[in-house]
Amino acid sequence: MTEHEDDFPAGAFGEGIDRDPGGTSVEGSRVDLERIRRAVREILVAVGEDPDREGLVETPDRVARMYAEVFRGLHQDPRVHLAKRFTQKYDEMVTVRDITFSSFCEHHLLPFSGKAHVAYLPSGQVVGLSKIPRVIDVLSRRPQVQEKLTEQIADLLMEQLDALGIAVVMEGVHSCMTVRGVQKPGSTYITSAMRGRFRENVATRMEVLSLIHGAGRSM
Ligand SMILES: Nc1nc2c(ncn2[C@@H]2O[C@H](COP(=O)(O)OP(=O)(O)OP(=O)(O)O)[C@@H](O)[C@H]2O)c(=O)[nH]1
Ligand SMILES: [Zn+2]
Repeated sequence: MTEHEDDFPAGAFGEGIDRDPGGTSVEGSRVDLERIRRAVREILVAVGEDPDREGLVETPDRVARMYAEVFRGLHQDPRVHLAKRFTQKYDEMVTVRDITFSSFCEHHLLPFSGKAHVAYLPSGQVVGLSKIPRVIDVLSRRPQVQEKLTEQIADLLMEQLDALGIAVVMEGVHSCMTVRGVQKPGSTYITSAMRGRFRENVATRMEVLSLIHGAGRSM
């Protein structure tokens, strides 16, 4: 049992956790690979394909392994990455910009990906630089909606870091808007979540947004 086990709510951060912080292997995954294989074979038949032809014969298995990989975050606890903190006399803003992420939209199960930018105002403790991207990876590797993902990252960091403020901005390109449906390649979806001082104080919010967007940067 980890020290966090008792903290899990039934909802946003802890659903179906096996507490495997690495969690990249398909072996031992909680995903039901055989069920996905059967379902993919059914889809192939339904669209009019022959699932037994040479090129497709391994496809159900590949897709099953792919889903186990891209949805592994359903079985991981993002809080594990924030357990180790350093006491640091630093009360200025910390910003991590251009963290790449990739996720799957829960509406169409098509990928969306882009960059996340995170800033926080510490209250005496900071986390290792790599931990914020790790948290984003866990929360991204689930069927998601970009707004929900943005808010989950902000809420988790706010709660776990005891921060005075958290700002999260995400820029995503959604395949469901490019390869199908409205077919608008090049459009970027931008979402943000401000917590604490970033929400309360306009000047602080403007400061973080100018840091994130950066002079001369294109969003
Ligand atoms: N707000 C938001 N919408 C999303 C996200 N990912 C996908 N969508 C949208 O979810 C909507 C689902 O709309 P529906 O009308 O139920 O589905 P649809 O008929 O496939 O819609 P079209 O994409 O317009 O063809 C679409 O407008 C998608 O563009 C997201 O992260 N956030
Ligand atoms: Zn979609």
